[in-house]
Amino acid sequence: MPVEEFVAGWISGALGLVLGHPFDTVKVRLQTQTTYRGIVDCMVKIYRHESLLGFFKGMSFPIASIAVVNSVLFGVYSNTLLVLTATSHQERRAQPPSYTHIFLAGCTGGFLQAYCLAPFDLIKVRLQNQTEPMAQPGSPPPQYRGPVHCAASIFREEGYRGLFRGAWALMLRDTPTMGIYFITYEGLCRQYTPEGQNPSSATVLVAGGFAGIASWVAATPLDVIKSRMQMDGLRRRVYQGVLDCMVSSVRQEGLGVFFRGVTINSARAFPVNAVTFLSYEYLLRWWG
Ligand SMILES: CN(C)C(=N)NCCC[C@H](N)C(=O)O
Repeated sequence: MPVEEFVAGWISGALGLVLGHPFDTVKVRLQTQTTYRGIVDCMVKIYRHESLLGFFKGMSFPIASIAVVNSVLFGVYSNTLLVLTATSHQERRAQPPSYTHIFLAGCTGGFLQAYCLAPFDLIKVRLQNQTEPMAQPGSPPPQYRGPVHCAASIFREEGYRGLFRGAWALMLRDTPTMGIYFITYEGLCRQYTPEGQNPSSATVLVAGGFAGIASWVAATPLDVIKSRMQMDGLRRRVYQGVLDCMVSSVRQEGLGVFFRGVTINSARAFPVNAVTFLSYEYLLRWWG
């Protein structure tokens, strides 16, 4: 099994993650809290109340976990294509796989990465939702002192299954949308690249950026539900499951609830995924 894809997936994912984390914090707050009037209001309040550091809350764990999560996504994607089409990454420019194979490989990568991502994503969302300023003497301490304390508290209070709260919604979010992610990327690269050649850096950046936007627009409804399920159980259980969360969110806030955070998700998705795909492609060409 070729391992370069796993390593390239890890490094490229880490670069994208650091770039996108501040946007991600704003998105999570908008999806789970009703105190903000919009993106700008949320950014101003975070900056005033929590300083620049507030935007980077919950980032250490995703950085540590990206090695597993992104390498699983890209590694499983590429190795599934290898099984389905018997072509390696280098051979795929000359013998492009069908879009059905790309979609299936993307869905497989998305499904497996969601399982690895679930506990890390839960801890990230819980930490991002703590609005207390960091390290201010005299101010009330936040519920979680950091990622390890957060993981230990969830485990103690809610058991092993508590660490997988929201995992179903995450799998439902990531399985089809990772198919969309890779199809959009490949489709745009093929459209703007002469047959048999490697896509230029500009093409990779644009295709990666739009792949991020397309997948996140499709993912946002279940992303909202996932974030709410992950915050549920913090004090008391409100939702019985994914469907119940959907129904009660729509009843209380209307259909628009499914698009909460879509603008910030898209604004974040372009640079994050442009950088992710550019570094992924170049690392593989470099090692190839
Ligand atoms: C849930 N969806 C749509 C995705 N995860 N899409 C792929 C983008 C992955 C990238 N690390 C990012 O965070 O944008």
